[in-house]
Amino acid sequence: MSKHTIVVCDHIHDAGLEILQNTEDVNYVYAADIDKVALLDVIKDADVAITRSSTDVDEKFLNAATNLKAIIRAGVGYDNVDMEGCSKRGIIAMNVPTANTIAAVELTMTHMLSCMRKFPYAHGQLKDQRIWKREDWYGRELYGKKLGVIGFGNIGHRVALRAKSFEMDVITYDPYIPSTKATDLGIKYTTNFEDILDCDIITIHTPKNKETIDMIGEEEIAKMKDGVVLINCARGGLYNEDALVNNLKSGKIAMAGIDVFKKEPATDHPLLDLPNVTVTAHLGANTKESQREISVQAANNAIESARGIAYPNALNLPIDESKIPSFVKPYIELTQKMAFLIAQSDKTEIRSINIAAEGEIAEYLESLETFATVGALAVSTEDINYVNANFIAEEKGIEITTSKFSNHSGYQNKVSIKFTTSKGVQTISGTVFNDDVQRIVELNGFALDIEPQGKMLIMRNEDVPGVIGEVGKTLANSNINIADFRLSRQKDGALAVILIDEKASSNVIKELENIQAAKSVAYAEI
Ligand SMILES: NC(=O)c1ccc[n+]([C@@H]2O[C@H](COP(=O)([O-])OP(=O)(O)OC[C@H]3O[C@@H](n4cnc5c(N)ncnc54)[C@H](O)[C@@H]3O)[C@@H](O)[C@H]2O)c1
Ligand SMILES: O=C(O)[C@H](O)COP(=O)(O)O
Repeated sequence: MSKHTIVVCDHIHDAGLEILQNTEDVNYVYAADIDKVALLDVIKDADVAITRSSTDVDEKFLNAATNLKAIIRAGVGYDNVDMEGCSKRGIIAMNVPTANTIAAVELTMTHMLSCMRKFPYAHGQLKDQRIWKREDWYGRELYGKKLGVIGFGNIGHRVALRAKSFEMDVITYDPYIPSTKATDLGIKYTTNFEDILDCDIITIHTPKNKETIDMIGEEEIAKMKDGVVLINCARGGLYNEDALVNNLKSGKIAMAGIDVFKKEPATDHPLLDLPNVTVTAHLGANTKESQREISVQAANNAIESARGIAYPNALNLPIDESKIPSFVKPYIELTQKMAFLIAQSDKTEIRSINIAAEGEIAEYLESLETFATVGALAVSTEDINYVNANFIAEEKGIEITTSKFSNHSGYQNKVSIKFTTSKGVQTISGTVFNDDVQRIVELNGFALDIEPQGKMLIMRNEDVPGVIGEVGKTLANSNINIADFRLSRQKDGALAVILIDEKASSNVIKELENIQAAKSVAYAEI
């Protein structure tokens, strides 16, 4: 079995490391404890790398990583990843966007409360100096204060909601969302940045990019209220650091709560010398809950991308993700998985692929086409990715077409794929329920309801008594446990999708094929 090398460049939770360690086709390399120069030597063998903000994925890193197909940023911010460099080399970059949201939200609230009550200083006076001087610690309350939230995404909107429960007057500035996203939650919305500068407390939750670096500088601070409190648990440099230091020194800014610095590690930063800051060492994502979840997601995504099955939360696709509404994302993932499943179950030369869509999803056929092509070719082609998929399909002479149907099947949105191979025609359709529940609803004309995940046997058989028992016996003889058995019937026979806990060997498949009522048996794994 050829193994995929996955290099873990930064500390991640053991739960993800265990997944990598226990995956048969993964050669897992732990490189979190070596220095970043030594890492350049280790990274040359990596098919996939997992990083956090402590590893810069820059020109040096990418030049050394000559095998790299995918990189997983085990967190949200990817400002330390040279995205253009990745795209040029055909490397897919992915992040894990929501697993640390709550951790960052709660650290933001911690800084906000700590700043208002000068908590670390009061704590230090009693604990370290053993001084009981209550008159030194008249703090301020969140209640009734005006909070400005810059950036109303995953973290910003949750901070706003929590601030409302403290009965704060909350207003947000985020020109990239519909105002109703805020107003529906009872939060004021503005497109006038000056409204934010007029707040008692300001917290920022935007990505770091050309537009947001130094978003708050001397000029903006000058317009703020005297005694304003500033919080930054997003990225260092969104508030100009020199301006921050100057205005904390003058007292214009009463307190600042800072988790992130322009240059990290920041053990010698002038902010650390000031008496009116609360600081943490980029701990926004550091809760056990969030690190466990990130690590598990990063490990699973690394394995899927190493195998070429899927690239969840890819950031540098040939399609502009920012123009894709969030409801489309599970459909493109589902489309790739469905194509991957059919290509495995047929295992023969593909002649053409048609991708058809109905409902609003039909507006995104071009993206669905790319993902279906990756899924279809991942079974037979090494190094297939979103950047080269269409080119490789053309080289192999596979005709790829798309069609749109007006809504007629009863599903709000549905994607169907038709494969024509040297063996015949195969079809598969899927939909997404409740925003993110992916389901295969049709396979070769049989109605089904199955999750596109796991090890599965796909069996066509005559619809006669005793088949389920014989299948169960055959699998039990090989010590294979059945996790789920889905049967679909029609006049001319039945189709079963059997989810199993163990991989089915070619011998097991032959034994199943020998069952008298069996017409065909295929094994696939997603
Ligand atoms: N301290 C930590 O450890 C930690 C942990 C997680 C996330 N983060 C950082 O927090 C930030 C927010 O993360 P998120 O998960 O909420 O991201 P997100 O993508 O869900 O939200 C970002 C929001 O910022 C808005 N935005 C973009 N440009 C803007 C601009 N110029 N003005 C106003 N709004 C703008 C976007 O429209 C979006 O709604 C990121 O910088 C992320 O890297 C830090
Ligand atoms: O962007 C993020 O997810 C946070 O800043 C966390 O970064 P980290 O993984 O280096 O803790």
